[in-house]
Amino acid sequence: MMMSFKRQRCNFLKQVLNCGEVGRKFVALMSSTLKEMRNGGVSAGVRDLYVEDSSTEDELITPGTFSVASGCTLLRDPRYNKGLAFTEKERDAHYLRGLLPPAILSQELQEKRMMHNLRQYEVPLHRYTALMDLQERNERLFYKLLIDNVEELLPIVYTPTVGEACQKYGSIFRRPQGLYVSLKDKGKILEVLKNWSEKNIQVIVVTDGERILGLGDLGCQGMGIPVGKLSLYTALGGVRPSACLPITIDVGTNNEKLLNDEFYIGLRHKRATGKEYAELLDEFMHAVKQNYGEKVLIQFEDFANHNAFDLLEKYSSSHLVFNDDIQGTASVVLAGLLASLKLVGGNLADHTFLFLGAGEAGTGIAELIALEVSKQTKAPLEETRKKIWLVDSKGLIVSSRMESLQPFKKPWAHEHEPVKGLLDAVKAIKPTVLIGSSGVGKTFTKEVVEAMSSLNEKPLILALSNPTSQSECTAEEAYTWSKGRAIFASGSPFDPVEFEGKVHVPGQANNAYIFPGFGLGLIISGAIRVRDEMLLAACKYIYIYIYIYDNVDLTSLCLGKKHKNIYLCFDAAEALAAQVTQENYDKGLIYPPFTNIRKISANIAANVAAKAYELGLATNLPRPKDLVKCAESCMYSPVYRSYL
Ligand SMILES: O=C([O-])CC(=O)C(=O)O
Ligand SMILES: [Mg+2]
Repeated sequence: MMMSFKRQRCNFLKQVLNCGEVGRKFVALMSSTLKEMRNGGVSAGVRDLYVEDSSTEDELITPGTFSVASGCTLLRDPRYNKGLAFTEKERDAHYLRGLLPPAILSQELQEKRMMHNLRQYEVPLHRYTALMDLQERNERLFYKLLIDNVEELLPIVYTPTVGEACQKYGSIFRRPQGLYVSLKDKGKILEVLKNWSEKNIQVIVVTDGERILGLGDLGCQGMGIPVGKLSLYTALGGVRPSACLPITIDVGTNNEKLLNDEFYIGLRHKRATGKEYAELLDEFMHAVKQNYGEKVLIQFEDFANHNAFDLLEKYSSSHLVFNDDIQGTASVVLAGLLASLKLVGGNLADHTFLFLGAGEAGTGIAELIALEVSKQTKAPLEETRKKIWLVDSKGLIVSSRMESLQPFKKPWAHEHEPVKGLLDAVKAIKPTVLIGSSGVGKTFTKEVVEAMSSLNEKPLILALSNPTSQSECTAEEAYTWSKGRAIFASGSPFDPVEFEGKVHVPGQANNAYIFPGFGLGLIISGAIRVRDEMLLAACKYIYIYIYIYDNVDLTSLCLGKKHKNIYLCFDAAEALAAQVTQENYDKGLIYPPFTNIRKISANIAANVAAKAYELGLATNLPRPKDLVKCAESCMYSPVYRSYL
């Protein structure tokens, strides 16, 4: 082994420490033994390091060993492999001679070549598989690509292509990614978690695959979603890849097509429900806490409504949980709404909201808006909810339907006569803002958009359902049918649209703006619970950023000496709004481009962490003085390390 002894010892200690409590005890034992030896011999007899003395003769003992990856093992380890970027010295030191062709490429050149290759693929799914292969081959290069080309690659690793990948996950399956917990593992989930080689997990994204984007029940094949979300945690939020754990819980699927698909990778039976489901989830939640401690963030993703609300409520007092579809989407939409006021006028309280879809996203957004208006106007929440209306598959949610409504819909059942379809609801409620969150595509018809345009000079239309195929309408439809007057944003990306000589740029109202920075904030503060105030802190940051991202140094603005909390920051941003270029607003853009997302994430993280400290929920003490700097310094960088 040619690696220096100092480095070997350092790596060894890291590996041992990664083994949790046992590792730490081992190191403590070793160092006290070494100390004793240095002080003139072993004092109280030789320690039984490998438990040899206390075991019987026929028990197998494996002495502690460690190895430093080299040769083929190193090339096959995606975390450390650099491919052709290994230098001459590294090739000598790590037994790589002959295993690589002679050329040495810089990481930049590797990146250029990969991007060139990716662009040759016309089918987005081919780009997806090429990127997943890269992630499994050379992790740092994968993240470098994603960070440097975020606008171009987000639609591949994330919505819309990830949706298609999940639909075809069985066919395109190569090396497994993430951890699968299935009904077969009941009673043994802790053991399953222990099979995952990384021990210091900070974020888990978990799905049960029942409502993957707007595509419905994809069972075990939903794994693409936690994998994709966590790659954004790293690329956009700077959380180390080794600290991220994607999990899919397989309780079966009700998707007949998948049940009959010979390539399906999951359990081939209908979904478990009721007690059986609840018990499995409960075992899972306890095993996670037992294995990774109190500070691991569990992000629930794409669960069906009937479980999502219950899980969030059940575990929010005992675990650090966050539902991206309820809370993440709500934050990003509220941020966009606040920003759009600059274009449509008035205060949030002056607007009337109509939702198509009363599930996780719809009711989550509605509640956050009501909360914000209540904070702004000091009116009680019950009052502020009254200007928010929701339509579900049975029509407008009104008080005469109260008896039959699911609990999470009840707060939105206002006094009104029954109304069946969306178009009639638009005519009856006269909303200024129309939000689609039902997961059903093409529901904002020409008539609906025209009705919104006849009621409003600048109708605000948000088509949030994902992927693109489920979008309530396209950007082009929104601009054309409103004769260029709509302010439009969507969950999945759309290209800019030219209408009558003017270019309109649709924003992407997607929770990807929020969750990576939000999670980072929880991590740096060591938060142990999530509170609504933290979400408001995150979403207001986005709004502020939209106002000022072109020309103001956020670090000094947001957490400088004078502006310690987000509300002051909010005021400061409003004061600055007058100085901001109108260029982006002129294009109708109500979200910042993703290009600046790491800076945004660091600032979101700082705001969230600040709230966690303020609420007494942070455990990383003392509180760092400069939280933005702290967040930035914690962020993972994908640049290659030198292995000498
Ligand atoms: O994944 C996305 O693009 C947004 C999201 O959470 C969903 O649609 O469920
Ligand atoms: Mg989701």
